[in-house]
Amino acid sequence: MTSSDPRRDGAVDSARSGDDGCEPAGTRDGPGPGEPEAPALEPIEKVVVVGTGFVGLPLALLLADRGKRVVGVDIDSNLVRAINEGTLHVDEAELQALLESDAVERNLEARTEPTDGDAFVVSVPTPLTEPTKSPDLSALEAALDSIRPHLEPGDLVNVESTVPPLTCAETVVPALEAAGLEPGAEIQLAHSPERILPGDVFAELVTNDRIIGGIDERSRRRAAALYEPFLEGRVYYTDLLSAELCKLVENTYRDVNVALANEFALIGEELDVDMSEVIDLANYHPRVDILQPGIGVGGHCLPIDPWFLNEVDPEHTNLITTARRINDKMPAVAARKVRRTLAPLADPTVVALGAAYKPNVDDRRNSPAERIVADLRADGYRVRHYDRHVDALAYDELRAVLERESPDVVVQFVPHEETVAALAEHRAWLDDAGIELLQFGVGNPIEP
Ligand SMILES: NC(=O)c1ccc[n+]([C@@H]2O[C@H](COP(=O)([O-])OP(=O)(O)OC[C@H]3O[C@@H](n4cnc5c(N)ncnc54)[C@H](O)[C@@H]3O)[C@@H](O)[C@H]2O)c1
Ligand SMILES: CC(=O)N[C@@H]1[C@@H](OP(=O)(O)OP(=O)(O)OC[C@H]2O[C@@H](n3ccc(=O)[nH]c3=O)[C@H](O)[C@@H]2O)O[C@H](CO)[C@@H](O)[C@@H]1O
Repeated sequence: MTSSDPRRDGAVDSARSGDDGCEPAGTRDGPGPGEPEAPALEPIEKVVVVGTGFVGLPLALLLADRGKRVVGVDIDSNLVRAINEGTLHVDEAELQALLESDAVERNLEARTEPTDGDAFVVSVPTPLTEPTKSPDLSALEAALDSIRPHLEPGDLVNVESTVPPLTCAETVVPALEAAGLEPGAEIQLAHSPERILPGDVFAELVTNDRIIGGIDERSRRRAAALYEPFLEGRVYYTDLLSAELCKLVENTYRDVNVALANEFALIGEELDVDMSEVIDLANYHPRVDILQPGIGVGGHCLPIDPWFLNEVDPEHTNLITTARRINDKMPAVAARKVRRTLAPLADPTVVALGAAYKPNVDDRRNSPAERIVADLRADGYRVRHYDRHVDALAYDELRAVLERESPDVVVQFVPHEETVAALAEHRAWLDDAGIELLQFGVGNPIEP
């Protein structure tokens, strides 16, 4: 595709400001020597964040903490009530502290319907339709519909959701035009995909560099101003399509590299070699940095985002879709391993530890551990499932759980720090009680 492609209408070339192509957020007050005076930006006092889930809520909290008036909009009325009544609990201490802070109580209001504002941030889910793996943009479209009556000339619309390439051009621009506002001319449009790492959200939101794609320079600068109250990372400007692609390329890179590690682990299983050790040794090479094999790739991003690239260019995504399939089969590989342990036992009871999609988080979306437990239960095995981080499966003392359940086998699927420590502490007791222990997890995928 060339820059004259009509689908990129409105996009401009990278507008980078510093010598190194980036600029610290909000630190450029005036033009450089010989540069024309940039027109002043309208201040952003009130921000409407549409979708106050994993991505939208932390942004709403940080902006409210820094004195902005923030309206968090979510169709989940229970979530809205919990935010307003201060009863919401989140799994990260810094975010929980913000939730309970006076500034947030003063400045953040949650609602089920949008209202007017200076800037609108869209952070709603963009899942896949199963089994076709095509993007489901219905939440994005509904969110755009819902803000339409509240949009006014001069407002900023900034999409943070991860979206398939060309979504801004083909879905967001028409939605804004339908509101009677020409993106770029009358209303500003930016796409700044969120890249925070679950488990370290607060720190990454503040310190990560931001990619800001905009339909024009003013949109990009205004979006940078939105993040300025808290952002310590640098801002890199680009066009809308490149910002969409950047997010997808990042997650695809990670997914493909986990698949490579998983494929190595499968070779190791075939040869009866501990591939984790081989990978550790290979990583001493100065130009090798292999990721860790695991029981599968879960979460809301890696299992989904590579398919967005496949959607726009199926011909050139062979490696990417093969990697997806390798990662998707890893839970079945782990389940097979558990079955081998259970097969000789008569009517065994299993305690399964870990339901989150990765260590030290409470998120269960696309969790490989849950898939394995479901498979084992479908086989008829009695599996008691626990996870320290997941409210519905939580427990206080691992030892008390084990004494109560009296299992034949304990399987650690997710190496949460506390789980690993507790199992180490009770190892001798497990041995004495004749309880077999299998420990899976990143770095120890196949060979418990
Ligand atoms: N979870 C992550 O690690 C992560 C990280 C970076 C980017 N993203 C991307 O950010 C986007 C949001 O993901 P998330 O993890 O925050 O999802 P989430 O499910 O945690 O939160 C989304 C929220 O949007 C609400 N919602 C749905 N439709 C709505 C509508 N029409 N109006 C208002 N609210 C609506 C839902 O009720 C939910 O509370 C996705 O595109 C995702 O791919 C996610
Ligand atoms: C490029 C990148 O870093 N993107 C991050 C990613 O966040 P994430 O939490 O989804 O990513 P991971 O931590 O990689 O976990 C995913 C799954 O892969 C398994 N895994 C991991 C490493 C490994 O060596 N072996 C494995 O098996 C792990 O157990 C888990 O199931 O997407 C977010 C949303 O877009 C981003 O915002 C965020 O920056």
